Amino acid sequence: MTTILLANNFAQVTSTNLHHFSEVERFAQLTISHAHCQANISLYGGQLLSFQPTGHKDVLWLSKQASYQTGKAIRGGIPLCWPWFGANDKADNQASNTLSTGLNTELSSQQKPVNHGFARQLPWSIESISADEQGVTLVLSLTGEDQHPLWPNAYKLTQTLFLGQQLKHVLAMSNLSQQDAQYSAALHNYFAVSNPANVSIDTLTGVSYSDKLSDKKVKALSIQQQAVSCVGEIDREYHSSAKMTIVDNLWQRQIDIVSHHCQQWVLWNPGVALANTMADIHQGGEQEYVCLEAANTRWQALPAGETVVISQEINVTNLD
Ligand SMILES: O=P(O)(O)OC[C@H]1O[C@H](O)[C@H](O)[C@@H](O)[C@@H]1O
Repeated sequence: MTTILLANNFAQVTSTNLHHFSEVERFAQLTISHAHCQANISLYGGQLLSFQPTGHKDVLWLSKQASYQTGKAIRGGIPLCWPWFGANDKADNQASNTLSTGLNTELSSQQKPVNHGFARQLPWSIESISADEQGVTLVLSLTGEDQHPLWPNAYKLTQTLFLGQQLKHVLAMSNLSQQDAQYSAALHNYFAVSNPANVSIDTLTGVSYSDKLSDKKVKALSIQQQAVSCVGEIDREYHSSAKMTIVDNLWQRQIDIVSHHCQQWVLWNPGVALANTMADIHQGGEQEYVCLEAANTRWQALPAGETVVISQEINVTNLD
C-alpha cells in the first residue's frame, strides 16, 4: 500500500510498506520526488538508500542483494553506525574482566554487540516532513533504553535529512539518562562509482591513518604517502576532518563531502574475495562503490542529559 505523506507545489513524498518484511513488521520506505532530487529512505535503520540530484546518477550505491530483515543491516546507502563503530572493544574488556575477576559477567551470545551498533537495525519514526523550492527536509527519530548491556542509557537520536541539489545530513544524539555515556559513530556512506579503479581521493594524500587490515592489536599510524588506491580490499581510518573530494575519472563527476565534529574518515571496500563471501553483495557489487564514512571511530563523551551533533554535507558536480 502506498500513502501520500506530503504533496505540495514543491514535492511529493510517499510511503510504501516494504513487502520484504513480514505482516507484523511492516517497515515503510519513503520516496521523495522534488525538482532538485529523487530519494528513497528506509524507516528500518532510518537509512537513506538512494539520493539522486537532478542531472546526476545516484550518489549512493545500494546492493541488489541487500537484506530487508529484522536483525540485519541494509547493505548500501548511508547506514548509521551508532552507538558504536565496529565491533565494540568494550566487549573485549568485559571478557578480560571476567577472566581476571573470575566473576561471570560475560555477555551471552545474544548480548554480543552487533557490528556498528543497533541504530541501523531498528525501526525509526517520522517526526516531520516539509518541502520548499530548495528541497525536502525529513526529520526521523529513534528512542530507546536498555537496548544493550554495553549501552543501557536512555537516548534519543534525531536525524535530519535535507534533500535538494545537495544532501545535508545531521545526527543529533541525546543522552536522556542520568549516567554519562560514550559513543562512537559513522555516517557510513556507500558512494556509487564507475569502478574503484577510476577513483581518486587526493584529499587523503599526506593524511595519517590506522590500517584495520593489519593483524597487530596496536595499529601503527602510517602516513598516506602516495595517491590512495581504492582497488582491492581496503579498510582504513584516516585521522582527518578535512573536506574530502572523490573524483570519478570515467563518470566525470566529483563528490565533495564536508563533515562537522567527525575526527576520522573511514575508507572501506571489501575487494572481490571478501565480497564473494558476503551474501548481501551482488556479484561484482564491490566494483560499484567506495565507502568514505564521516566518523568518530574512538569513544567520545555523551554526558548525561546532553546532546551531541555530528553532520555532513554532500555535493555532486559533473566535470564535463
Ligand atoms: O559489514 P558491516 O558490518 O556493514 O561493516 C562493513 C565495514 O564497515 C566499515 O567500513 C569498517 O571499517 C569495516 O571493517 C567493515 O567491514
